[in-house]
Amino acid sequence: MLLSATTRLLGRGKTLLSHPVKRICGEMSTSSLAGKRLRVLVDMDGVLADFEGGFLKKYRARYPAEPYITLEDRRGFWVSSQYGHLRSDLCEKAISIWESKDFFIELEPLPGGVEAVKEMARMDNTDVFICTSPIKHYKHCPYEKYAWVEKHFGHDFLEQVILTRDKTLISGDILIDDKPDILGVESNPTWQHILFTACHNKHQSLSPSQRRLQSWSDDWRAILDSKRQ
Ligand SMILES: Cc1cn([C@H]2C[C@H](O)[C@@H](COP(=O)(O)O)O2)c(=O)[nH]c1=O
Ligand SMILES: [Mg+2]
Repeated sequence: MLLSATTRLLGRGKTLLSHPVKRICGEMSTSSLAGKRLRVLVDMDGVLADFEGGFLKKYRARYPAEPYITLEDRRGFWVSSQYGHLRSDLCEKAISIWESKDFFIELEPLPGGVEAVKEMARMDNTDVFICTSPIKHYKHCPYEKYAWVEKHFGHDFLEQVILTRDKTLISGDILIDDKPDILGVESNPTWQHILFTACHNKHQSLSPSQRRLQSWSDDWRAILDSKRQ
């Protein structure tokens, strides 16, 4: 009686365990029973994808006669501001580069980043999300950010993508990010900021709550372990 009612509800050939909805519910309850899991948020531009290198290459190709700033001379997070200080019209020229089609999808992965995140995702009691801010000129960027993740991590990893302009709203234990000041409406985010070293922040001192990850060759496993209870 119970079996035939279940068959009517789920459809022929499906059992409670094989039904997709039930399987999803099962997975969720298993993870919530498993105890404290570490949630790692990993930024994309400047941490997994070489935004600075990709920008400079395309800027010099499009504006060969214009002055440019070497990666050695980069200071401050905003490329557009530093170019604007160099000459006011260069701010818009810089912006035109990352607003162009194919800018984000063609960014090269930074050494070791994709492998590190894949390894993290396989670790016990660890949830990894790629947490990235799209530009407001949305014609290409959000699509290409998803496409980049699919290209380098595979289709299934799209479940782990968070696009947000305000990372303070996202809860996690750590956020690995190259932007020195991550501000938003939440003044007390749950995550500890691990500052990923980039050409623009390497001279900057850390705030008391921050730690640095110099590159993906640095000991990111030790940072994760230190946050586990
Ligand atoms: C340097 C720089 C960056 N942006 C944009 C490009 C990216 O979409 C975000 C940075 O995202 P992240 O998640 O913080 O890595 O900002 C920009 O608009 N202007 C700039 O100068
Ligand atoms: Mg970044």
